[in-house]
Amino acid sequence: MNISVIGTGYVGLVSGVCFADLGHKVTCVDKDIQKVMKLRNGEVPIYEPGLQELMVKNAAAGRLSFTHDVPEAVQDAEIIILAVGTPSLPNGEANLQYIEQAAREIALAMNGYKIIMTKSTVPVGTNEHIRSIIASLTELPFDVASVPEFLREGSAISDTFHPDRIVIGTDSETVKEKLTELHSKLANNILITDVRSAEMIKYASNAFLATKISFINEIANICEKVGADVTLVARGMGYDRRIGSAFLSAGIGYGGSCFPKDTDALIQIAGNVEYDFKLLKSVVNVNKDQRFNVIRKLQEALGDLSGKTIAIWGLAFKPNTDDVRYAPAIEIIGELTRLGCTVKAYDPVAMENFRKSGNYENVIWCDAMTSAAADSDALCLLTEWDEFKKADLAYIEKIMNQPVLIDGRNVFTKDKIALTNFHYYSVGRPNINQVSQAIYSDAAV
Ligand SMILES: NC(=O)C1=CN([C@@H]2O[C@H](COP(=O)(O)OP(=O)(O)OC[C@H]3O[C@@H](n4cnc5c(N)ncnc54)[C@H](O)[C@@H]3O)[C@@H](O)[C@H]2O)C=CC1
Ligand SMILES: O=C(O)[C@H]1O[C@H](OP(=O)(O)OP(=O)(O)OC[C@H]2O[C@@H](n3ccc(=O)[nH]c3=O)[C@H](O)[C@@H]2O)[C@H](O)[C@@H](O)[C@@H]1O
Repeated sequence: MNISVIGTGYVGLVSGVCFADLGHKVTCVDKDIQKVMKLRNGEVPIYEPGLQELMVKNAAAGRLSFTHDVPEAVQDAEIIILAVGTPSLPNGEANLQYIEQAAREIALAMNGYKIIMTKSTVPVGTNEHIRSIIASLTELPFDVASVPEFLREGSAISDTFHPDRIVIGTDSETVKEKLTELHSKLANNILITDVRSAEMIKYASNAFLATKISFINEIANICEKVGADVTLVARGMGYDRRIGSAFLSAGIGYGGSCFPKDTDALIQIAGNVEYDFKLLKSVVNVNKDQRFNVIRKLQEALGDLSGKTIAIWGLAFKPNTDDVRYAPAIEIIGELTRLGCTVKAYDPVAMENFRKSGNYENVIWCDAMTSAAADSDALCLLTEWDEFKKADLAYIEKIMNQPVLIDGRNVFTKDKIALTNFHYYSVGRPNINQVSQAIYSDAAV
């Protein structure tokens, strides 16, 4: 099939590359000309394991091309995938300006029947809105379908080739057949729904996963007070197939380009129909507060943080990505500098994106985890990169001013910590923490 993809962010690029790899002819379109030039040169603008090799291979085979010319891409395609961004507006609602603009551009470029398949995450009713925008600009026939995307950054290729399910929201038999055929090599588990249900499945899925994370984070906070270990609690819960073990890792809360934005948007979607989504509001509030436990633990260990030097390991919102959108590190570093600390920050791949994400004063950007740790009063691990898991803690302890380690992702084992003199704080594992009392007598408890 001939496919064109509008938007070459994570979703557009990964789906375009994967559909090309399945033998389709794919044209990826982006209005950002510099991005298109990079892609044509075989450069991937995001860090995603395996993506570049697959992209270069399919481009060389002539199945994958890049353009900023929407009409050219639309006219050649039977299926047009909409994968533009839907960021948050200040009130939490999804900003549909890119979707609306792309719909207008598609309509004006159409030269015959097209299937417009929306992969962007959009509020319930948006695909009907897209349909009405296009219908107002062309009399040519077309169908609009909602096919939400469930890939995760960092494992996007494998998630795309091996999805748990494909959801196709459509009221058209032709679309049902065409899109089932398109996805048949990827999944046996294809659910056909009406358009509104497909749109809701996406928000409900992300909101549920966010709920699991906030739930386990609250359990972790209680574990710290009652002397239980949240990792064992999560394991014990996860063996119950009704609960499942995924997304029960306690930490510093979820970040990323989707959970924060999609939970806010779902609260707004509910609010627009006068439904107060109390549970999801709590999930969001718990998440916002969870990252500040890192600061509280630092204060417990060091007392007044003013004048202290704090090392940060990990800036990306999760490992295997250079994405820092809504990364917990943004607020943690912001708060530390506000409290008068000097921050020494290091991430294996997200340094550049992070530096561009704000105006950071009193932050020293380090080129290695050891240089960040050197001469610091405490070390905070915020992203569970493999590199940090393998760190030689005995050496790290020696080069620091004071041996304080705040492990925001429960990366280190009791055995590894026992070989050091670190004052170790993790999340919901009080029995592993070596000390719970302050180092200094003036410390706030
Ligand atoms: N990032 C992720 O892992 C996932 C994202 N999603 C959803 O997919 C959508 C896209 O997200 P990302 O891939 O992160 O997007 P992104 O925001 O990183 O990139 C979107 C791209 O679309 C381009 N664009 C905007 N308007 C355009 C137009 N009219 N014509 C051509 N190009 C245009 C922009 O220049 C940009 O390169 C969002 O709705 C998001 O919620 C869904 C699942 C996973
Ligand atoms: O809509 C989206 O964009 C995507 O959002 C998430 O994917 P992603 O944000 O890439 O990454 P996740 O692996 O879900 O992690 C999100 C955040 O939750 C945190 N997390 C995750 C799992 C966990 O147990 N604990 C936890 O704190 C991670 O550290 C990270 O900050 C969903 O997992 C995808 O299914 C969805 O397609």
